[in-house]
Amino acid sequence: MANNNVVLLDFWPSSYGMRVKIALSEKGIKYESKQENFQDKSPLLLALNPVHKMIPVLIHNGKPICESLNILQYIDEVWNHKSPLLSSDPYQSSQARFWADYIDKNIYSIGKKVWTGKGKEQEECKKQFIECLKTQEGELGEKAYFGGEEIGFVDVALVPFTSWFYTYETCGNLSIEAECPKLVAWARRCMEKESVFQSLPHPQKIYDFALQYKKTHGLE
Ligand SMILES: N[C@@H](CCC(=O)N[C@@H](CS)C(=O)NCC(=O)O)C(=O)O
Repeated sequence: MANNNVVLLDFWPSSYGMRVKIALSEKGIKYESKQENFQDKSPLLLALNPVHKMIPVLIHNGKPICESLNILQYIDEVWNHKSPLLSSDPYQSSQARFWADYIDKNIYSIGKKVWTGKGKEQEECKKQFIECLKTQEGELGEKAYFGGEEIGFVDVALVPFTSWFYTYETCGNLSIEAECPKLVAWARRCMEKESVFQSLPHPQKIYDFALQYKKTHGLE
């Protein structure tokens, strides 16, 4: 097993940061978490992610790894002794990466417009958002997890966004459970895992953060 000095540059409401915390927890890796302030980013963040200047950044024995999905793959390769996230079968692995990419291209950006948007634009985004979730639900099918019997790459990529479901629902006046009951049941199953439960903030805390964000950004 790799020699470990592991630090995570993070910001607690970030679904991308949560992904990394779940993966580290699944692998049983201890780490130090450092919270960033986006109004005054730390010299460490700026030095280690000079391209995007974003969290999460994983620092493993002094070396930075950026971009959450890239970090998940790195964690899976370095700590391959337990809880594999990606299948060793190239085809299965390519499918998981496809879905994680789908999540990255859709859920965050459309979801943000659901909780910050207004009027017609918000209504349009609500429809698109539910469509995306239904597409995900179709991919889940009758499986317990996207990874099959155990949580895998796609589960870890998607489940952090469920801590924002209450915010999408309350700000967007919609019911995700009514539209996507199987996806919500999957989210509950994931929450029974210690790695997920410990890594996701309480939905009310996310909602309070979102309201404050809207206030400070003039989005009320
Ligand atoms: N594609 C990136 C997205 C990361 C991202 O959007 N991070 C946000 C927090 S959720 C950030 O650091 N924002 C800082 C900023 O916008 O200045 C990943 O997967 O890691």
